[in-house]
Amino acid sequence: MILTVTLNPAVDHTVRLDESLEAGRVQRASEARFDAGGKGINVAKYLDELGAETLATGVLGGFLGEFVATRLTADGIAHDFVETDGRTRLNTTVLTDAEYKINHRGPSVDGSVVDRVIERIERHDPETVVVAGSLPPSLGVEAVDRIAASADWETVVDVGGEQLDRLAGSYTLCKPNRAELAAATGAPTATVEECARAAEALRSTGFERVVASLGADGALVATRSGTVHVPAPEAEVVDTVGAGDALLAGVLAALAEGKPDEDALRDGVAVASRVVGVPGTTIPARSSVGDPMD
Ligand SMILES: O=P(O)(O)OC[C@@]1(O)O[C@H](CO)[C@@H](O)[C@@H]1O
Repeated sequence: MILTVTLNPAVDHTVRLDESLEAGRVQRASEARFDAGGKGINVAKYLDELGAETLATGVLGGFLGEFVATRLTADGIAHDFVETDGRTRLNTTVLTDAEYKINHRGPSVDGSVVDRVIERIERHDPETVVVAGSLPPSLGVEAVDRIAASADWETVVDVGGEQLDRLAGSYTLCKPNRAELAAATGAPTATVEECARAAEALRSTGFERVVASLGADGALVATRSGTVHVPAPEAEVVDTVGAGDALLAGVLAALAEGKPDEDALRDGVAVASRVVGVPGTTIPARSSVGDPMD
């Protein structure tokens, strides 16, 4: 089972404006939606859709935390969160002529919460643990290292780029985006070739594989045997929120089925290209033949 840990979840509020943003006047949204979000939660949602056994844990609090739990239950996503006093955040995406994303930093949580999260993980005895998303302001990367070192599960990590090079644990996979790859390595990432070099440099610092999401340029995977790039197919983009999480879910579901890295990356890119075509972190309807979501 692949268990996801979201230490700083969110309710994702996505609003659409049929005009440009303007200062000094009230503008009315033409559409709005609320989704249970945060990177680990999204990964669990997409894994579930892909038919992989999964469960979401992490930290929830307040009325927004209740919304997340209720929504996951309604969507049939298995979850087991630690409850805290700090209120789960509300992150906003505004879709106009461009995409604007405003994320709260999230509530501070007590360091002992990490022990409670580890207890929850142990309860479900996963093969793989995915720690994804920003950390609450009060926690450092040692919290992720503690989770990774608590048992013999494989740990996958998707935290901020500037935190990746501070991790000291053992990780089977990390998933930076282009900006995070640059932040983690200090290397140029303007071209796919530069990203490939940066991903290899990051991998050689101690990750078994690095899966880098490159937006419209697709994604690449760096392993000990080399680096493979998979371009993104042409896609109608509604918004990009959750695309990296969809990529990761596609890759992990394929690896769990025993597929090789290159095929897993192809599946991940296919899933991500579906997710950019729907608003928020909606799970796209199954349709096209050969799609790993079918
Ligand atoms: O602030 P973080 O934790 O880095 O990112 C949180 C977030 O932007 O990531 C998800 C999309 O990947 C959204 O569901 C959520 O709002």
